[in-house]
Amino acid sequence: MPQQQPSPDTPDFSGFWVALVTPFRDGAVDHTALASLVRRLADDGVTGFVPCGSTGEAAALDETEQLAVLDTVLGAAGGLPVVMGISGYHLGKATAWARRLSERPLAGLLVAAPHYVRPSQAGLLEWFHAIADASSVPVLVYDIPYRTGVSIARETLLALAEHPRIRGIKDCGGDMAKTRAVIADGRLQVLTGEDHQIFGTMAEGGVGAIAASGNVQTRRFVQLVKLLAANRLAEARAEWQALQPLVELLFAEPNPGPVKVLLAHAGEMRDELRSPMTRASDNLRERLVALDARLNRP
Ligand SMILES: O=C(O)C1=N[C@H](C(=O)O)C[C@H](O)C1
Repeated sequence: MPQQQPSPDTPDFSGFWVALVTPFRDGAVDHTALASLVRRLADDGVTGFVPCGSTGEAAALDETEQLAVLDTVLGAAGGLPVVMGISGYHLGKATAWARRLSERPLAGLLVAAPHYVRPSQAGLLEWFHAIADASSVPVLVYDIPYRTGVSIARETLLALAEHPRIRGIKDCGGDMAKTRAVIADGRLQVLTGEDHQIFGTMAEGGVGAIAASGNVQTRRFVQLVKLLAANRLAEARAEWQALQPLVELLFAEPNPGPVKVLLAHAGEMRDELRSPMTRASDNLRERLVALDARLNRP
């Protein structure tokens, strides 16, 4: 299947985006470590950055902290695009937040379905329309039913594609038929948000990924996505077969515990999370470090 192409007047979200972790030091956001991480990822060739997603432990950051994280990322990104995560279940708060965030020089907002309340599909349309109306930057819809409790139906996604600011989807929907239908429709750019689906979704015509895994082994993930975008499937498969065991370990316990193990092991930050998120177990830690070392061997 050919890769989706953006039309000339629409923004292009294709490529490899990193869902950033938020480093902590003694309970506070470690802005020095965050800025260094963003600069290193930029050097490693990522397309752009997504702060304040689930990987960024946004649920444990208040609004002031989230804005500070965003400003650090914008300041360190060296002109690379930044898409800010939004989640919640209070529509008035979410629209006000979208309005406020889109005063910043963002490439877009990544908006999750409302969590916990489990609205109807009509309610989901209202949620995304209201936030996209409030935003002055493009919106990516985040379909992640196992976190929000509600699945965005294929028909709802296609209806959302009619909104001029809704331009793409971060797909963790777990339904390849739905993914395929959105790709075939062609109006929303499809980025996988499931790290273990990078190969499959891009081979089916998706344009890229937003992935937590890429905080580590970044050059290899960037190369994988470039090979897939160029339809060099045999080379991409070889790279994917090398990376896939790492992806498995990185999600063997709740994200971002495992990825923080490797970032801390590399001296990039402390291995610290905000409760109720916890550090990875000692057993997983050992396996991660050993596998990462193997991947680093020439
Ligand atoms: O933070 C994100 O955005 C991501 N979330 C997924 C999750 O943990 O649910 C994983 C993905 O790699 C990035």
